[in-house]
Amino acid sequence: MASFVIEGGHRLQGEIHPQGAKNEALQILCAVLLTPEKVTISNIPNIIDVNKLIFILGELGVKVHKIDESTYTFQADDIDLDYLESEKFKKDGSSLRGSIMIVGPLLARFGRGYIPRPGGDKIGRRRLDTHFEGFISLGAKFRYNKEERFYGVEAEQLHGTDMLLDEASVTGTANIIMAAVLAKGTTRIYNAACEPYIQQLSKMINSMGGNISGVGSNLLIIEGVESLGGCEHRVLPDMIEIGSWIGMAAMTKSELTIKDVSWNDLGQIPRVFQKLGINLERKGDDIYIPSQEEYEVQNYIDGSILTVADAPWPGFTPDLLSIVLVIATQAKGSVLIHQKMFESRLFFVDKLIDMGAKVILCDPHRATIIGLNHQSNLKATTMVSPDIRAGISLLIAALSAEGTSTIHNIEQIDRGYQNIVERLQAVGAKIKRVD
Ligand SMILES: CC(=O)N[C@H]1[C@@H](OP(=O)(O)OP(=O)(O)OC[C@H]2O[C@@H](n3ccc(=O)[nH]c3=O)[C@H](O)[C@@H]2O)O[C@H](CO)[C@@H](O)[C@@H]1O
Ligand SMILES: C=C(OP(=O)(O)O)C(=O)O
Repeated sequence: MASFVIEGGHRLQGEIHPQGAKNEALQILCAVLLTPEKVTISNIPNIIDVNKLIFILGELGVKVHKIDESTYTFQADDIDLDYLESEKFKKDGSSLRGSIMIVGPLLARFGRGYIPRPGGDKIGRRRLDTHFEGFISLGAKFRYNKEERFYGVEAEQLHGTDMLLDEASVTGTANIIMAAVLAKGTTRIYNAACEPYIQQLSKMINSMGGNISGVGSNLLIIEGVESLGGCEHRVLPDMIEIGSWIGMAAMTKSELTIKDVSWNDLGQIPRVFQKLGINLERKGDDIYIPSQEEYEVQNYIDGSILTVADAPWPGFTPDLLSIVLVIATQAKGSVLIHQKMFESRLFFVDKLIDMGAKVILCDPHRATIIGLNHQSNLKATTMVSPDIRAGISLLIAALSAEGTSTIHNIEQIDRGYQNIVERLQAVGAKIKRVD
């Protein structure tokens, strides 16, 4: 288990280039299974989860070629479906969340898709009902092996239909889209997730010859097509990483420019940080954050305390709440963080409390933060990264703290942040990796 050793209390300065988006890349990579033709994808982040999925595609028989650091071609013209029933796949497939999205395209193109219970962050219940209810509506037969926790869907031919999703699940919507594009007839998905990564997937499929309309809304209309062809696709910058860099700048009083952020795809993200009092300026497609000695939380118009809560897009993403929480510990003022989607994502606040933060964990979903306004610094400590976003939040806390902190289990951070040590060092952070 590797660790980070961080000497806190240093200001950072410079430019950061965000990596390609983890959660978009996971969808897009699964979509290469929809066609026997060549698909070229650029801006793929070099992170553990994405590399695991590329590995699984390779095991499935997809021809994978790396063109440069972040560009690959994929060709799924000779798929080995036996791999899906192997013991090896049970292990490989269960090691990340994104692998669940191979099921939709495999079902659509080859009539069957299997998956072990997928991994990903242990942040509360993460059910898959939406995915399988969608496949069943399209005419698939579903089976579940409880002992092995192995899911399967089969259908000779999928048929388009109208469906109302029980929740706007992100990976669920992506999976159902990828099944419906090769179904016979029209599918209408109501209560679809509509975040930019789903929009990107839809645009990619349309460029492969698919016919998806309503892109960006929660009603997607998909006219099934016989087959899809190759395409070229570029992954958006990672909005969660961008939010993480904003948080890091504020907590360490640093001046940072985050380059080429694709501002129009950031939704509520800049506004939420601005409500915390963080100055950020849009400069072209960059975000400029000046060094700030303090940031003051804006209360609501009636004077009541700011609440930052997650909601399906266009609401605020749950993946940035841990980061908002850690920034709030040094704000001027108080904030209520309400994590509605996941019930085990806030427990890491114990560590922040150990470090001197004033936080009341009201229940598993809500925490009240009374900002210290930099009047007292967090104290360095030793901690274990419980999940990817809590991990980066603890890293931000350590960068701002007095003294030297150690974070163990950093594989959790490596799951989603590319070359984090080198990129932090380049802007002046004192951090090293120890194996
Ligand atoms: C690989 C990937 O892309 N992972 C992301 C994806 O996970 P994933 O697709 O697994 O998450 P879902 O969108 O299915 O749901 C996340 C959680 O929110 C709950 N829920 C969802 C929709 C809704 O309307 N109401 C509701 O309460 C679900 O019950 C679940 O507990 O989306 C999550 C929600 O943005 C993100 O945290 C994950 O980083
Ligand atoms: C929860 C996350 O990822 P995953 O769904 O892959 O566990 C995340 O990216 O914050």
